[in-house]
Amino acid sequence: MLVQMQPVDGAKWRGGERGGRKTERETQRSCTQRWDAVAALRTKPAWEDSSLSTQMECERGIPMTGMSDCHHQRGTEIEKGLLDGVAMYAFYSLLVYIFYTVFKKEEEDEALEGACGSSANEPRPVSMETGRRRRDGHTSKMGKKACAQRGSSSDSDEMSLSDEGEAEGPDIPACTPLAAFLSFKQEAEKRRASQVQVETTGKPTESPLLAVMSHLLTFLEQYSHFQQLQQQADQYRVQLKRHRVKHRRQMKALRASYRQRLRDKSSIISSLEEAISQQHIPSPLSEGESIGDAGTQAGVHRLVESLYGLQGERSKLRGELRLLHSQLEEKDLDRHSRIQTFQQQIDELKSCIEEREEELCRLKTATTQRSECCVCQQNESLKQNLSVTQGLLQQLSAIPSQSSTMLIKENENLRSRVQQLEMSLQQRAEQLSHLERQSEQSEWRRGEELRKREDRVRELQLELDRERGKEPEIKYVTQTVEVESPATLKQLTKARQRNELLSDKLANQNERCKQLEEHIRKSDEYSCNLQHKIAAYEREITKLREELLKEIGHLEEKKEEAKRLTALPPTLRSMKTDYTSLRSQVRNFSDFYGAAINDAKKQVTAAISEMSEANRDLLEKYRKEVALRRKYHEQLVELKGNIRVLCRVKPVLKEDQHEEGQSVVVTTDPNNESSLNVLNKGKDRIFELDKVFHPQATQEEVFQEIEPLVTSCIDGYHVCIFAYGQTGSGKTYTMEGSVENPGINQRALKHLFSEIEERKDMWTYTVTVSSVEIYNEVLRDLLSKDGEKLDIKINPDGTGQLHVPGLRVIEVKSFQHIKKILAKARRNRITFGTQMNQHSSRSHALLCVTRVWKSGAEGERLKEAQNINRSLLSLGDVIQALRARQTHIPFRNSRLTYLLQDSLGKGSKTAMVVQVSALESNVGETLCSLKFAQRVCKVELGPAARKIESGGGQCD
Ligand SMILES: Nc1ncnc2c1ncn2[C@@H]1O[C@H](COP(=O)(O)OP(=O)(O)OP(=O)(O)O)[C@@H](O)[C@H]1O
Repeated sequence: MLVQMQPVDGAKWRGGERGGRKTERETQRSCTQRWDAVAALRTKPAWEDSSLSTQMECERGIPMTGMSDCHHQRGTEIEKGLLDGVAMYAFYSLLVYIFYTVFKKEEEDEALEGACGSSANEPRPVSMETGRRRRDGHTSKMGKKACAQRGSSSDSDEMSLSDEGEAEGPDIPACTPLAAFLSFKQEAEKRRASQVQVETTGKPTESPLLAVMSHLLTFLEQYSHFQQLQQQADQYRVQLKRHRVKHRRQMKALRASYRQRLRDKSSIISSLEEAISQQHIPSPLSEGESIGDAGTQAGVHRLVESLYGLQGERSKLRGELRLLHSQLEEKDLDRHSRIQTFQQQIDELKSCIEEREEELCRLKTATTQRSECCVCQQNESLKQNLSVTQGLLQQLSAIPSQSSTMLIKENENLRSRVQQLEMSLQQRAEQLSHLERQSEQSEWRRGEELRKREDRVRELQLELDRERGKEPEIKYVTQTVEVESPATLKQLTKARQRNELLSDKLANQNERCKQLEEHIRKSDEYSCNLQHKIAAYEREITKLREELLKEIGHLEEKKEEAKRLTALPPTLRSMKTDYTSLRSQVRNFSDFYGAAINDAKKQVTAAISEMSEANRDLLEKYRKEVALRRKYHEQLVELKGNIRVLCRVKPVLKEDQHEEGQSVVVTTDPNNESSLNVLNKGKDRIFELDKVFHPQATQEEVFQEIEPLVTSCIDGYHVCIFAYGQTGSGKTYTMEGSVENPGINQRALKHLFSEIEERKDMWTYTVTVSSVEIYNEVLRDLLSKDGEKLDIKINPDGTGQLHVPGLRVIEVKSFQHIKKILAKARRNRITFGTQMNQHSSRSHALLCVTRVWKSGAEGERLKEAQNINRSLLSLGDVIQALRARQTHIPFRNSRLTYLLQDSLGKGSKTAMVVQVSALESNVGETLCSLKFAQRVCKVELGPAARKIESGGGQCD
């Protein structure tokens, strides 16, 4: 079995110069962004259970008659081996798998997008040429999609397969972040358009989230407004408290000062009354003196003597009396003027008091009228507000679709009315404070006037006291003159008369004083009355203030009630706010959404640019990593050898034990996984290979050895895997396996597609499959319906490439697709039964040749065996030429080697699985196979030479 993986490019299938191909391929690979993989397959005709997709037809050769002359002439070691195994090769067959990978620049693909036309999936002549044509026809995903739409008939094979239920439809494009963003954008634009439509039609569709948000916003707004109102009410209450406390203090101070003044006035009045009573009491001193004068008339002489003295004294007294008179007159005048002045002052005070009373009355009436008027006005305004609010609420409940502007205006009107109410309350508070100040000023003025009046009363009292202290001297002089002489008596009489006059005047004055005192008392009484009135006014003011405060409280309650009324009913209120907020949201949503979309666009653009930058960095790193990995992998493969020879020993099965010679002669060393021992004619022969699988080795263990080569295929290397061995030795089992336990091919293809899936973000792979059969040196296309014959030719384009005109190449999308395509190839396969293996293919019929040799086969089957054997001989020639580093490699000696020349050239990576039987009856074939394998180990395909040396003398 051979699996070949190579890029289908200009260098593919080129039979001449091969040294430059790798350079060209690497150049293409370094600049490629897309990979196409083409699997050109030859199917082995034993796929009863096969899910295999890329199995190549195998060839069996019987070298005993078909060996070419050149092989004899060269006499090389391999020829000897082949000659030694002439009979052995009659039992051998070969399974060939070929995989190709194609490197292609995406830019070129895009540039050539228009050229894809109908050639994208048309049957192509041959894999190599098709690879070139496909390179011309490779497109990006979009381009391919467009091409597929343009040329639906181009994929005739796949369509035919689809008709047969074997092909699959195109894959759905992967969802990328950009696609997600675009879809999101489209969806957002649709929503926006629908919202705009909704806004224009005026039928908003309420989103639950929006409703909840609007409720929350409304609630927060109401709560903040409520808090502001509460703060304002608290401030009002604090101000009112301060005003009340201040007013109480002032009232207390005024009352205390009034009481003190009353006490002062009463004390003054009592002192005045005492002074007046003292004036009414007759002087005891003057009465005693008159009694003393009458008793002493006998001593007239002494009196006459003293009369002169008295006369002198009288003149003096006259003078003094004149002075006194003048003084009295002056005092009278002065008193009179003072009395007049005092009277005027009293009149003025009265007029002032009357004015104050009038002012108080006016203020009282004004205050009463204002408060009543304000209260009435505010009541009226509140009633109007209430009625308006109720009307609005009714309108709202009745007309929910009223325009938002009207509702907003009404809401603003309500707020302005509430503010007006607050303003009116503030004005009333200011008026109250102004009235309080006016009352305080009037009280202060009245107190000042009372204080002046009291001062005046005290001054008058002092004057009266002084005048009273001077009167006794005047009386004493008058009596003395009356006793001395008639003239004197006359004078005394006159003086007495005068004295009487003066007394009368004094009495008059006293009377006048009494009157004044009466006036003062009356004025005091009046002032008391005034004070009482003031107190009554104050009480009335207090009462009015209390009423005012009550009214204010009542107004506040009404205000609160109005607020509650504006907030009631809550459902209508909430509906109104919801409606308003929704309208505003709907109105602002387009702008908001547009802004948000713009922001999102910017963010997405920035994120995309960042991601693009990061992706570029990651891509660069990934490329470096891939290059490094490829380099290391290449080094690893080269270290292991570009040709790895694996040997698998078939376990002894029950069906193998029915004949003689079933003893086991092939054993493996559990301590050395590269050693194999064969017991032949009593002699042990040890073979050293790269890897020896013991009979119990699992399919997975075998694949693990092959897996690095599959990875190399993904990385663009030519990889050739083939199974070689005696018929019935397990080649099909190793390469294909069973449904339950698949072999290398299925595992490799799964690994291939998993690697492609992993790298899909970085690379775009296109996998194509072709299937050919080489039967009797004739190429047949197993994917064509009629199995038309094909030929290998040099490409006429001058590139020296090989191509198979007419070979169908079908693009596959998945592993299942490959299975379906190759199922078709399997049906087109030519199969014949064999005697040795009922499940064997036509190639297995070579075993029948062996039987022919044993049973006398002839004719067509003998020719068939000869051709197949010739292919194997050619393969041996090629291997030997490569090993000898010959300049000429005879690839063209057979169709098989001709097709495989790229896979066996320099730089290619090849794995050969040698299948051997452990039974003694097959020891000859086993030895021959192992000898061939050990020779292959020495072949160098590339710069890294195989280092494993075969055991000495093991190869004939
Ligand atoms: N490792 C193994 N474990 C179990 N069964 C095996 C193993 N190898 C081979 N067999 C069985 O041996 C039989 C022959 O194997 P297979 O058909 O793979 O041989 P072959 O080399 O492909 O023969 P041919 O060349 O004639 O096609 C099959 O029934 C297969 O299941």
